[in-house]
Amino acid sequence: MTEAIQKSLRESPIARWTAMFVVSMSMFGAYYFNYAGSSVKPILETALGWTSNDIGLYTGSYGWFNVFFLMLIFSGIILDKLGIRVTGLAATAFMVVGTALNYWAMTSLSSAAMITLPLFGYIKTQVIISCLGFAIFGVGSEATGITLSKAIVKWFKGKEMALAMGLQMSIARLGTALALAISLPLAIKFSYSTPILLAFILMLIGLIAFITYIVLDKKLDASEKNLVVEEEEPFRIKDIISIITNKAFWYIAILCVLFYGAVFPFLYYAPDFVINKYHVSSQFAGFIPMLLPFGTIFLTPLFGGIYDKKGKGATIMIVGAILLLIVHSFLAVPFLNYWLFAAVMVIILGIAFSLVPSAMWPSVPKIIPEKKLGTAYAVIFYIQNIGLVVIPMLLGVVLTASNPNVSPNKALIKSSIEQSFNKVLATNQITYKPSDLSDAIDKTTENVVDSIVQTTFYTPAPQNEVDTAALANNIVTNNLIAAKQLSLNNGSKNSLLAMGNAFSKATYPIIKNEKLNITYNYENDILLFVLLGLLSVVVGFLLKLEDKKKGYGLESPNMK
Ligand SMILES: NCCCC[C@H](NC(=O)[C@@H](N)CCCCN)C(=O)O
Repeated sequence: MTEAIQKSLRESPIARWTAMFVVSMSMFGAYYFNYAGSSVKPILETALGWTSNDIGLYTGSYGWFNVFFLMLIFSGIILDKLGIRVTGLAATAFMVVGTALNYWAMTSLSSAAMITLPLFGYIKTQVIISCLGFAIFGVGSEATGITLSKAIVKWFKGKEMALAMGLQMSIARLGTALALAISLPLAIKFSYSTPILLAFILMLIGLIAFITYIVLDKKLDASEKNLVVEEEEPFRIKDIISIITNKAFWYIAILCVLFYGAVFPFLYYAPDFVINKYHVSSQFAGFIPMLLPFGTIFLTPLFGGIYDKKGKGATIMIVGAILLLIVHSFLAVPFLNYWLFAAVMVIILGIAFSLVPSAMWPSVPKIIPEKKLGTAYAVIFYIQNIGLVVIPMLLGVVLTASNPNVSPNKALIKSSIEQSFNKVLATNQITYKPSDLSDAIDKTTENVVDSIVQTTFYTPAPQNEVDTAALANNIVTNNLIAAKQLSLNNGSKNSLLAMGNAFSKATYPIIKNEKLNITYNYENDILLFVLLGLLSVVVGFLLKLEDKKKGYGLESPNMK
């Protein structure tokens, strides 16, 4: 037997780093597409007439199948049962199909066609099919995430595992950076659909990259065929019990949801927060939160490398959680309101967002055996996904409750919409069912109010309240024009809802031009982040104690 056959391919640095780069390419496209849609929000509103409700539904659809149909958990079980190759191929193919469906819906379906569906009510066909595409993409994206983690453990166990995971996250975050940097300019220069077309091309590249990875993975298995390797029992469904009864596993899962819940949703609110508290002009507000993902591209692998060589995984997570707590606590101090201070805080948050992930993900294989890793990562991602749905909703509720005076005057808007409807119906002598009319008015009011709230997140000016009366006046005048263009010829429920839709579409440019003067007070939302930070620190210490008790080796180096 020759030396070459006896050596595992893992022993070759060139082979394992090539495997890492190739497999990470599929995540690059996934992170790009994840952020491309929300970056082109203003273009979708004007080009397709999507309302803020539509865009909110679309962004949230990423997790539909993963959370409500437990697809993430199934992906983890499939990964442990069928292996990296089959799962990764299916996952990257799901991303291609989902992105293609999304692109097709946005470019080929009419933005005026509507459909009534259980749960959703009356909704644009284009929006619901785009959501379906994005939800299928979401299944593929999260499944690819867990597959990549298991692939990296397979190649890098006992070697530079945290550095490899850190680099994999950096490559993914480069995708986020690309989306933030180019999707809006691309949409403005070419078309609203160009960033989605680019996403589709990146998904195809990701699929090809994964097929290339399969070749390397087969070579790795072949190289280990004649080696004496510890044979593991195959994964069985009952193995899930041993995962969910492991205390340290739960500490990592809880730390994950608390920590990511204090970072991702903060980034969502950050542009408006820096406008309101630090008086940054709306033109530059996006730049401060942008400092965070860019910093993590360099720092995550750096901290991963430190974990590999020096260990201290639990300590790294605790330091990251403490930094998170410090940043949110300082952001909560009312008199510290200089923009430079906010920028420095976001940079420190970027350090925290590099420390915790660089140690958290490579720590899972120290607690859970390799054959159960797919399911373990899937359960952590699942809990994290639930948190990323619930926490922003909670923040929205707290924000609205803490700012009762700056919410748009819903009653006034509703009455102006009522007037518009009545004028159009009377002028055209259309008969209708009163309950259908009141449903259409309610739905339209909801859309308009939501547009106002969402728009003020992006274009507020300091200090005064919304001039709702002027806005309401404008709505009546302009909606009449919109209704005339609609050639409304019957009073069916669908046609009343279509008229409402045209109303909200016509209202959008008015809202944009109104220069709504709103100041939101984010104090209570930031306190919620402080609480998440505090709980993260506590859970970090509990994890360290549990590691000491059970000897998982989180504080030991990864490299043997
Ligand atoms: N080796 C594990 C890498 C996980 C990286 C981690 N990703 C997630 O947590 C995903 N569930 C993505 C969630 C994003 C949803 N918009 C990360 O730090 O990005």
